[in-house]
Amino acid sequence: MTVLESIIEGVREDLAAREAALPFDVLREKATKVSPPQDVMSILRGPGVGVIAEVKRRSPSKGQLADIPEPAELAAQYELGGARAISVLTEGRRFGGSLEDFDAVRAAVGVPLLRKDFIVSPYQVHEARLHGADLVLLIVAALEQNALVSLLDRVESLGMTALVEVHTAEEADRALEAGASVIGVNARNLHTLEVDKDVFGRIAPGLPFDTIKIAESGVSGPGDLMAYAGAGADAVLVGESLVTSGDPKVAVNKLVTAGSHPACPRPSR
Ligand SMILES: O=P(O)(O)OC[C@@H](O)[C@@H](O)c1c[nH]c2ccccc12
Repeated sequence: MTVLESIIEGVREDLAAREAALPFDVLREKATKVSPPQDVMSILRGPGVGVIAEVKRRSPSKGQLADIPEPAELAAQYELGGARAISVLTEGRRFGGSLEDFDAVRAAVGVPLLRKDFIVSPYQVHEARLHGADLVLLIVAALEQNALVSLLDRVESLGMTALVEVHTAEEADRALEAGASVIGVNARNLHTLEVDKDVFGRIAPGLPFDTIKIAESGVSGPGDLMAYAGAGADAVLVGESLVTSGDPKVAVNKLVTAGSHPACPRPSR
């Protein structure tokens, strides 16, 4: 079993427990009462290269990254530093995240929120909406094509935006075929957990010009952001270097400043 498969196995078990506690129909109905999602596409198309800052406690490759006693406080610092959106891991077993973390962050900030999890069921999509998500991650490597298509449609039918994550050109083709408008290229291979920062530069130029392109993983400072910008990134998604920085507001702001600097390559749309 690959790492990804074993993560998904745990996700399915946890999901079954939540479904037993709150039936799908009830969840779905409750989610319709939540205030509508933001127009993430136009926010991501904002000037310069945006920063999506992630609340990430641990990872399968590195173990514990940071304590994060108050995810709301961390997220507030990200927002003050100029993050364009915030990503919150909600997977518990490998990443130490939770929907409680998501709720705490939702209550603390106004920027769009991404539910970062391994989404395999419509239940999780409505659940994301119930908790106030604007964006939902869909990982191509984790989904059969028909599941990808139907989850993407469901995310969009609820007014949210899907960030469709790919790692190879083949996965990018599947994402486009499914109708993705926002594609994230993850430098970390979820099967081997290895990071290759050149993956973005190999895949992004082949994507249609109007696709919003997000470079995920491996950003340790402004230099990495500039390199991803040069390869066509609209935004970068950053976790580890921010949660370990000691001053997340300053760390985000350094990236935001680089992304809006005149010398930074502009997204080409
Ligand atoms: O911590 P980093 O290297 O800055 O990476 C952030 C983000 O890209 C990473 O957490 C991530 C990207 N795709 C994922 C899918 C599931 C879990 C986590 C991820």
